[in-house]
Amino acid sequence: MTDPTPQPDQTEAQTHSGFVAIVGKPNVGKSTLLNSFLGTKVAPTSPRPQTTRRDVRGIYTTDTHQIVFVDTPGVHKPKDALGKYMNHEVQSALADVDAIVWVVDLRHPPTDEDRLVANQIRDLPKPLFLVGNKTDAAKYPDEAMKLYGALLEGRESESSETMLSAQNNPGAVGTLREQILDALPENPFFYPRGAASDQTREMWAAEIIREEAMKKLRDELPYAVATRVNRWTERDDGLQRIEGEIVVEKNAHKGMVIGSGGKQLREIGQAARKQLEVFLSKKVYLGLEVIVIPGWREDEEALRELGYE
Ligand SMILES: Nc1nc2c(ncn2[C@@H]2O[C@H](COP(=O)(O)OP(=O)(O)OP(=O)(O)O)[C@@H](O)[C@H]2O)c(=O)[nH]1
Repeated sequence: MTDPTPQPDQTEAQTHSGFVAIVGKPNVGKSTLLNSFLGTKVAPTSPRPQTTRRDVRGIYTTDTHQIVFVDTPGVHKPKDALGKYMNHEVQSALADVDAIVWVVDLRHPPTDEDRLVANQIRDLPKPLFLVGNKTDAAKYPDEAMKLYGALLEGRESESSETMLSAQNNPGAVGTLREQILDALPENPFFYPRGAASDQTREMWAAEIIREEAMKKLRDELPYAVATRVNRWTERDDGLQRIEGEIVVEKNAHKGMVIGSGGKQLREIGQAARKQLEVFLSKKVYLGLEVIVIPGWREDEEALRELGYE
């Protein structure tokens, strides 16, 4: 016969924990939503499409639940080695997760890219949260939401729909986060309670530098820019000395990034430094260099070297 008295370890609250992928075509607001879920800046956001090339994880922990967010790159048709890498990342992210958040942009009806995403996730037997984003800027959000919902027709597993603005709807984002917490399986926590992200600080800083570079460069360079941080030291007085590189494909691009008299590079550096200082709450010295790696997007070895392994 078993002893009916609960053992000390049986009285402890059971924890729920799991991996959640945030998927969707480029520029729909995945990074913005992730940041809003976490209430902190972990993933880079920028008005340029395809700024998220790396899996960025953000971790949200309550007393009993932990969500490990996997922020996947935009699903799109591969054009080159980097494109293939991105789609591969999406596939492997989906195979391992416990739930999926599919973000769509309600300002527009679905495109082929949205159909591509829907096809990849429709039959996956795990909870799916369809999030219609940018309600603040959408003219016909309800109609758009219906069209997106229809792309999941025939799906047999659980799914739910939410319409919100990732940018300025903390209440709705919080409610959605609760629903995701409820969908997590019983598991021990994957990360310590205090952990916010498993990016290294160098990767995080490099993404901030890239975000600022993309903002400044606008239409001049579509996405042939990578960044990395090679050195990070802390002086006794607390100053963070960070040395980074902006990697471009061609000599001609180098000049464009640097700008006349170095003006553009200075501006990129200043904007990135300000962001870093705000998030670190420390003084930052940021040294930036522009280097050329010809055709790095097509070069598997260069991609690995730049951290896209
Ligand atoms: N109006 C409006 N704009 C938003 C909202 N959420 C995100 N955006 C904007 O949409 C753009 C893209 O947002 P991101 O969060 O970088 O999008 P993403 O899906 O992560 O983009 P990729 O990294 O390219 O895949 C940015 O300019 C955001 O400011 C929203 O709720 N309303």
